[in-house]
Amino acid sequence: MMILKDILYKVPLLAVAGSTTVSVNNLVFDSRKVTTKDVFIAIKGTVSDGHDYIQTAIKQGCVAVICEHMPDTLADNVVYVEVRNTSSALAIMASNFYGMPSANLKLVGVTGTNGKTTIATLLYQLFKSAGYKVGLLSTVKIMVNDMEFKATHTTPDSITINSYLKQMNDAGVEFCFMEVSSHGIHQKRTEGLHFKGGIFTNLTHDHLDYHSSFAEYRDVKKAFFDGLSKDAFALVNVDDKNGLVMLQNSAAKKYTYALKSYADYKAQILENQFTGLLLKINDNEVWTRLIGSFNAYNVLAIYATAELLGLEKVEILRLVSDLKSVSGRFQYLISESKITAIVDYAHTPDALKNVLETINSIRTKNEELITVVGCGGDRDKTKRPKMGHIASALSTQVVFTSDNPRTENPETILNEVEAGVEPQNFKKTVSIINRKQAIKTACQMAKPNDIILIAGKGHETYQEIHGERFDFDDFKIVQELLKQLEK
Ligand SMILES: CC(=O)N[C@H]1[C@@H](OP(=O)(O)OP(=O)(O)OC[C@H]2O[C@@H](n3ccc(=O)[nH]c3=O)[C@H](O)[C@@H]2O)O[C@H](CO)[C@@H](O)[C@@H]1O[C@H](C)C(=O)N[C@@H](C)C(=O)N[C@H](CCC(=O)O)C(=O)O
Ligand SMILES: Nc1ncnc2c1ncn2[C@@H]1O[C@H](COP(=O)(O)OP(=O)(O)OP(=O)(O)O)[C@@H](O)[C@H]1O
Ligand SMILES: N[C@H](CCC[C@H](N)C(=O)O)C(=O)O
Ligand SMILES: [Mg+2]
Repeated sequence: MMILKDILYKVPLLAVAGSTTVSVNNLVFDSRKVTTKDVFIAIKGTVSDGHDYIQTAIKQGCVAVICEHMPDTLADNVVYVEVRNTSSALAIMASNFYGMPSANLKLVGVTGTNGKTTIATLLYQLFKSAGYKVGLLSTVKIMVNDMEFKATHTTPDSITINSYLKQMNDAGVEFCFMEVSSHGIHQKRTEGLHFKGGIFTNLTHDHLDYHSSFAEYRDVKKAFFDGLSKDAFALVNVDDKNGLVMLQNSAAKKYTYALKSYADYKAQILENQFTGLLLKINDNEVWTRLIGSFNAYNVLAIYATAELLGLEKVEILRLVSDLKSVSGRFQYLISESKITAIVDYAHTPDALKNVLETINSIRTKNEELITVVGCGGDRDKTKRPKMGHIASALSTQVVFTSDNPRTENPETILNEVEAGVEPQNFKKTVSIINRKQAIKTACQMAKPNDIILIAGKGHETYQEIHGERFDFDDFKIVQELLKQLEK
């Protein structure tokens, strides 16, 4: 039990009806989950408006309501608090409720279109190897040092974030690395958190279904850096044209990294092979098992962050050469007949282009590249023809298939992907709705030394069709199919 007044510490209040000295149980923003003595926070969402559920929440026993406008009639024995933005208020309240856990550890946020999971996960790995207790909030999983939890979002809601940070405090965690998605920033899920640092990876096409324009998408990312304090560091990739934009209004200490441009942290790719990368980072050579030039950026960001957080250069170089790839990110196997199968989470045009270019820069002419790819339903439709174009232009053969159709018709999605294929590439492509069948077809097409890329779903262990989730794991499936076919 806590006193409402204490939970409202530092929340700008517009009006209060009733006494805020009331004792409350929990913070809840979904009326369906309210129980006795809870505080209900009414949030305007993308589908419905929490303000319409205030009465339901009261019927379920809530004793306080946080809202953006007072209801016409007020119930007795309920405290009403009006604020300008309930999502912001929720984030500050969640931090207060759990005892400001982000201030008790060094929290670093990673934002950008691609590379967030890779960087956050590898920083977690690196600091663990250095002997620290570490936390991770990522698309793939949540880690409280060695304890693993399931992740539902890239950046969960602010109550979930703060409750995990509190668990990290209790477990003695010193560093936490978290992904900060544009949805997360826009919905204020990360407001009120004490960040020690922020990393910007890159900004390319994604989520233009949610954000009204690319400029808005950029400004949302920038808002994260605007919010950093002067005690934090902001580390940005300045090979991306929006890198410096992120720093414009930030009070944080500013650092840059790049392969091509002038920067505080510079890297050069000396060797790029299927077994890894040989890099030169600020005059030191380091070998990493991570594959593809885009991973040179990720490794450089990791190196810089570790240094900014106080680790010794020599130790960082040693730890970097020990990093293992992240599940579903360029995860590969080589079958008995020497077919290479790669599973990668590339689900944006830019990520797909990077992965295909990486494979093309490493493979020889006789080794064909067969790509299996599709696009998710209920998500940005404008990326579909772009991904169709990229896949067909940069592969020897393509099998278009379903990703997670969610509530959309899979065939319609496939048609939109196919629409981006240029006439001269038509003959390279086939479309098979069933993803397992599509992967099987790619396996049958492949000859020894060929490469199969299965893109879009990476670590996901399900496929969502007509709103229902079925078990599905690209890596396991291709592994089994190749084994069966090679029997
Ligand atoms: C589009 C989107 O981001 N939606 C998120 C949002 O839900 P919403 O705005 O649609 O909520 P709503 O249904 O309109 O309801 C509004 C409010 O009324 C409440 N309500 C609703 C019904 C009711 O009976 N009673 C009630 O109180 C709801 O609890 C909510 O507080 O707020 C919810 C609570 O935080 C999120 O769970 C939900 O994530 C959905 C599931 C989602 O799929 N989000 C994805 C797109 C997302 O956030 N992805 C990013 C990563 C993207 C990337 O970079 O790749 C992420 O960080 O995971
Ligand atoms: N620095 C990078 N630049 C461009 N592409 C990258 C980079 N790092 C990874 N990728 C590509 O993007 C895909 C997704 O990488 P990752 O999961 O690390 O990104 P993310 O930002 O966490 O994505 P999400 O928004 O879905 O959580 C990878 O599978 C790879 O193909
Ligand atoms: N975080 C991303 C993941 C997309 C993954 C892809 N497999 C899909 O389902 O579209 C999103 O929710 O847009
Ligand atoms: Mg991620």
